[in-house]
Amino acid sequence: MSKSRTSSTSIPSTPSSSLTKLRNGLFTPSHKRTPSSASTIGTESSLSARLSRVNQPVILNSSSTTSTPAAKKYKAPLSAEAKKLSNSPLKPQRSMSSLAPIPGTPSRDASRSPSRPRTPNTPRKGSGDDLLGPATSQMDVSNVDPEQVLVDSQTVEPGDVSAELDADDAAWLKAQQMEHGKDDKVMVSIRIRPSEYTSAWVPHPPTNSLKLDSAYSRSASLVSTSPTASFTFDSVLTGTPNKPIYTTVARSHVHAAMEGYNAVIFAYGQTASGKTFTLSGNDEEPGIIPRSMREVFGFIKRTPEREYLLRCSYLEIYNETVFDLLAPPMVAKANPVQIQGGAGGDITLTPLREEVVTSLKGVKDVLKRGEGNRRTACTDWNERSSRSHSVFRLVIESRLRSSDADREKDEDEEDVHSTPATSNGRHTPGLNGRQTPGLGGRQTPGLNGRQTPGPGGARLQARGGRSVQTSVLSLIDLAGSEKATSDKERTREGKYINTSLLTLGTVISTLADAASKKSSNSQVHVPYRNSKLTRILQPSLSGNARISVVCTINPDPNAVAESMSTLLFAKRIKSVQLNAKKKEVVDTDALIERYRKEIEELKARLAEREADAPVRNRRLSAREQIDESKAMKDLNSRIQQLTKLILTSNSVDENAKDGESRPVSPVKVDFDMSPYQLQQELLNARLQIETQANQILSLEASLLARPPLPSDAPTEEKDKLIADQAKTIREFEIIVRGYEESLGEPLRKVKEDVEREWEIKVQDERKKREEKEKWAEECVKALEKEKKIRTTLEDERRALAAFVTKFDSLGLSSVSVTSKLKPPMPTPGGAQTAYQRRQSRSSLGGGLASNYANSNKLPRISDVPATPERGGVTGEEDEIAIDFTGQSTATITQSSPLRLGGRALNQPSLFDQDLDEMEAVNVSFDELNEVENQLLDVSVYVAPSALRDLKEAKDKDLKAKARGVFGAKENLLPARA
Ligand SMILES: Nc1ncnc2c1ncn2[C@@H]1O[C@H](COP(=O)(O)OP(=O)(O)OP(=O)(O)O)[C@@H](O)[C@H]1O
Repeated sequence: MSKSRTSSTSIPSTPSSSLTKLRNGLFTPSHKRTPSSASTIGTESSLSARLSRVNQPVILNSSSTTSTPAAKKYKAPLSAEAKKLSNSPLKPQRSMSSLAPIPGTPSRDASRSPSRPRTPNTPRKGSGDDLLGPATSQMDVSNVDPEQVLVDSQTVEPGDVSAELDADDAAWLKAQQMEHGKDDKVMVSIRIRPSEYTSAWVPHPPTNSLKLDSAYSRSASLVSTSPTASFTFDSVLTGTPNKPIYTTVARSHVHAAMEGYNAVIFAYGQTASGKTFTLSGNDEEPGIIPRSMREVFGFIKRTPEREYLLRCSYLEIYNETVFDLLAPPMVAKANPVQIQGGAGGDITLTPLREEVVTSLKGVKDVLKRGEGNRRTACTDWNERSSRSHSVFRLVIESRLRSSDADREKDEDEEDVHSTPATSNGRHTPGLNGRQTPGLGGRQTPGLNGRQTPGPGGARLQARGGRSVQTSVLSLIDLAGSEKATSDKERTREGKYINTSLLTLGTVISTLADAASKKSSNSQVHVPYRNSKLTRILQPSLSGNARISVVCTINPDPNAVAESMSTLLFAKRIKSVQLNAKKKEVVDTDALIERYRKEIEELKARLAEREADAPVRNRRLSAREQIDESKAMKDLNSRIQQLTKLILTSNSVDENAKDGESRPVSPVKVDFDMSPYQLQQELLNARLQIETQANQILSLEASLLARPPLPSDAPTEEKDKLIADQAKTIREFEIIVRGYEESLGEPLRKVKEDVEREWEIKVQDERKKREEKEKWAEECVKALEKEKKIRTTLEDERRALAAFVTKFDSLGLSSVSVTSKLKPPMPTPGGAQTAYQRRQSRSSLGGGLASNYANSNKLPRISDVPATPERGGVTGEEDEIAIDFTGQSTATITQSSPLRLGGRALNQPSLFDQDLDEMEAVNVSFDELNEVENQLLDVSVYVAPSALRDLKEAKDKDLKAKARGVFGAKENLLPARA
């Protein structure tokens, strides 16, 4: 049953002339176009969000016949909200004027082969839906049948093809064609922005080198040890035209992407050095992105033997959060994109919209919408500075075009074997009613709970033995490194930008070091996870992509240091090793079918031989019998091998439920899956084994239930039965071995891997716990120590307080203390009076003062033998010098370090602090006279000889009182630990 293809005549198209008119306006990045819309998410964006809601979604269905549902949908009357919005003054002016519908546009498909009609995609201008603005290009890819949105040489519009393909281009293409994928190094180019001031750099394009003008070497010496050394790269470019930049830097990579290699082109450089100008350009000078897209369609036009499925996504990394630039801004803000996977394999970005594009116009719409949502702001250096890193991705899937006859066969098969339409309206064609897997992508939950396509989105199926090539072209505009600005918000953004660029630098250095040591990337730890930018770039930087980097330089002398560090980055990234490989997926259904046919043939041959065997064997020599048995064995092992291949493919396919696809044959376990997912896999596989084991048991039971032959049955019948049974046994053996080899081994591997992974995790956790316990113990110890010190200090404080109280009660507090704690109170004329009084008293002699004044010897506590039972001040190191030699003042000076009770007090302690501050205690003789007796008695502890001299003369009660004060342990000796 043949199914007629949809006709696109119902979808009005725009002639290429109007497209040309539109082009200029559309390729200028809107985020850099209008200075007044500098805010992060502008009016236009929120408008497109509303509009996109109005126009959600464009449904495309493979079951469409003459007029597609999509086409019908385009013609459907506008909803009230849409009408309101289309009349709204908020509507972007551009859409109203330049995108005005052109009535009566003839269908371009009239000239096209009826077998390959224009596939429905984005609504054409003039359809009435133009009024809905840029959001109309949005496509819900989960509802798209990939077969309906393929692009090939016939569907490419003439206006979409690069008009620049002249003789030189053709020669260039020929020269390049041999090189794709061969280059294992990053292509690094330098672009020096034109400047109205003197340039600090001297470029030499013929040798692809540049060097710093020696006059500015001082500025660069902070960054480089040899600032005037010459740098050589793949190319050094100057000037404003973007075409030579595209040809030199990007073109070969775009071609590589079209031929199946992943390719990444990114711009790196200081802020305002020209990254966005290089990638996006402007109306007059379109940059790498628009030129690449044009090249893509040009390539398709020149490759009539292949058909392509193109999907775009656009994201930005702003303040270390990934946002989908194609989602309505509010939705994107509420659902930041998560990065999953990455351990050596591909990463998955969810939820991220992928929009199928079938024309250059479709790409432009996507670009415009994404750029409108990008965050830019005015900074001290750039009026419209990108505040985020942006990544535009084009996923290119292609396969050989089938002939019309093949296609009809495919469609017939699809009709016969197709499963009922899935919830999203898609039919997944398969062989024998089986659901065929996609190309390895997993459906991931998307926005609003809908299932949006995972990393793959709508996927091209490998069919009729035709394999599918998949590659991704990533075009990245990094935010520029910058110094702190006066604006708080800009400074915060700048910090995130600088940190991620720093991580990129570290990752590149690590990879470059690994390359120089010839160690593989898996042997070294590369800190990809330290920033979102490096996480997203991980699959490419790990080697599986061709990379081209344009390092942009601002030639101004005041940017020399930044330019130098850009060049050093360029130098490092040049040595990173790459090894890009094509990704091709074969048609598993076709393979399985081939295996099945071969098995049938082999089994028939085997059965024939087995049937003849009893008769024939009797006629054969021993040698021939051995040969015969060897031939049978060979047949059996081939059957076994093929069965194993089918089992493997089936087990992979049958596990794919609800569109979930699995890796294609041979069995490949995705070790990036979480342990939970792995366990689920294990469980599923176990269930499958159990089911199969039950089948084997029931087969065995039916075998046993067979009626045995009577003993007198003819030999031929017995031989036949034996042959049958031998055959059945062999089949069982094949099945069992097949299961064992195809499922047992992978299962064991999965188990081992899960166990290994968990063992490492458990060990890590254990180690962490031990470290934490150790740390906690140390904390407890430190706390106890602190507690002891506190107690000691508290005791000291109490002792001191008691001492002071008693000191006061003895009337000793009248001693004037000159210290920071107790500053002397000046009395008018007091100094002179005191001096005279002291003079007259000292002349009387007497007391300890005069003794020591005469002997000029200081009584030292250290002279006193230690008398701990009296609780005195003890210890060899005790050094309190009491200077009684002063004429007017007796000074008790503390010579350091002061020790009380043998305890060093030069460590911080309250007691110590107090005493430290008491640098000198001046005791006037006036007061000394009043307490002379006490002091002299005190001196018993200070100078025994003095005590001997004076003890007879002193009042015993007073002496006892003084001893009570100074002899009490708590007064002089703080409690010792
Ligand atoms: N090669 C060039 N020829 C002419 N003008 C240029 C060139 N390169 C950059 N410019 C101009 O310099 C200004 C800053 O360039 P651009 O915005 O591309 O810098 P950037 O590196 O992207 O900055 P940021 O990182 O802050 O976004 C723009 O006005 C741009 O038009």
